[in-house]
Amino acid sequence: MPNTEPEVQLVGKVIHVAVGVVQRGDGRILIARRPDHLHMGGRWEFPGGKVEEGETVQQALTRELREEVAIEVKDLKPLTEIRHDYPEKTVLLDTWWVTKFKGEASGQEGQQSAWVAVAELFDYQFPDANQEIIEAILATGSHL
Ligand SMILES: Nc1nc2c([nH]c(=O)n2[C@@H]2O[C@H](COP(=O)(O)OP(=O)(O)OP(=O)(O)O)[C@@H](O)[C@H]2O)c(=O)[nH]1
Ligand SMILES: [Mg+2]
Repeated sequence: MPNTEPEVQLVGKVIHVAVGVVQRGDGRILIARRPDHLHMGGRWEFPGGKVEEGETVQQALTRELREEVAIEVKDLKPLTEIRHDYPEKTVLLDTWWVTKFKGEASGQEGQQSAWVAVAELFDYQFPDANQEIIEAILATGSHL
């Protein structure tokens, strides 16, 4: 399916994205499947989204996780920042451990979600930029 996401971006502009690595007490991490019509549609991701004007990255992450998977972020800590050039855009994935949260995660936009063990992350297809996030998760092991 063609990418129908409206994108009007200046060459060289970096899109600041807040990304959450939500980890439960048993060590499993929350992933969600991107809707088909979006950039990287069909691939799995860590929930999150673009930081809007006037928001901090923490505020953006809290808002996105509420909107996308209905969890309430209670505590965060930085994990890594990945800058990645896709042919069509450049993203800065500002990635945080979500160390405390409330609620039962469920895809609010009809998207599938799953709690997966760290070793199982390799079984899922993510956008190319996520390889480095997964390496950072492995290097840190866990926030727990
Ligand atoms: N949320 C999220 N975005 C990612 C990941 N990896 C990655 O390359 N991206 C890219 O980051 C960009 C912005 O993320 P997004 O599409 O979730 O933004 P958003 O929720 O604000 O969506 P919207 O523009 O439909 O409102 C997309 O181009 C997406 O492909 C990831 O693990 N999680
Ligand atoms: Mg999103």
